[in-house]
Amino acid sequence: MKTFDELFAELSETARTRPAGSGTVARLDAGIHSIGKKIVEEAAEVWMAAEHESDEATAEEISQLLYHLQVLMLAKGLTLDDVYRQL
Ligand SMILES: N=c1c2ncn([C@@H]3O[C@H](COP(=O)(O)OP(=O)(O)OP(=O)(O)O)[C@@H](O)[C@H]3O)c2ncn1[C@@H]1O[C@H](COP(=O)(O)O)[C@@H](O)[C@H]1O
Repeated sequence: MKTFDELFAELSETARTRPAGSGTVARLDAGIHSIGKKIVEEAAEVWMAAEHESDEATAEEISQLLYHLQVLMLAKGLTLDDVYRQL
């Protein structure tokens, strides 16, 4: 288990060190358009899970959406503070 901030720290390090085989590095290399499409897909999966699936399935979809949002933040060079100051 990890928090939102811990995942962002891990992904930031992954983006910096670019380990071989990292899915995150591949998503970053694919670019903003590809990441954005994935976010829309994951958001739809959250919606469908919330209406038709279990709480556990919904939570899993939400975790995947949060991951892809963080990948977009990294691709754009946004920090957690950039987002938190808008909350
Ligand atoms: N938390 C996540 C995470 N959540 C979602 N995903 C990705 O999002 C996909 C989920 O989307 P789908 O259910 O639509 O599955 P899919 O259709 O196979 O998706 P595609 O791979 O085809 O896009 C997963 O298969 C992962 O590729 C994640 N990939 C990585 N992480 C974490 O990120 C960290 C770094 O991961 P790597 O870069 O892979 O080392 C690790 O802590 C991982 O646990």
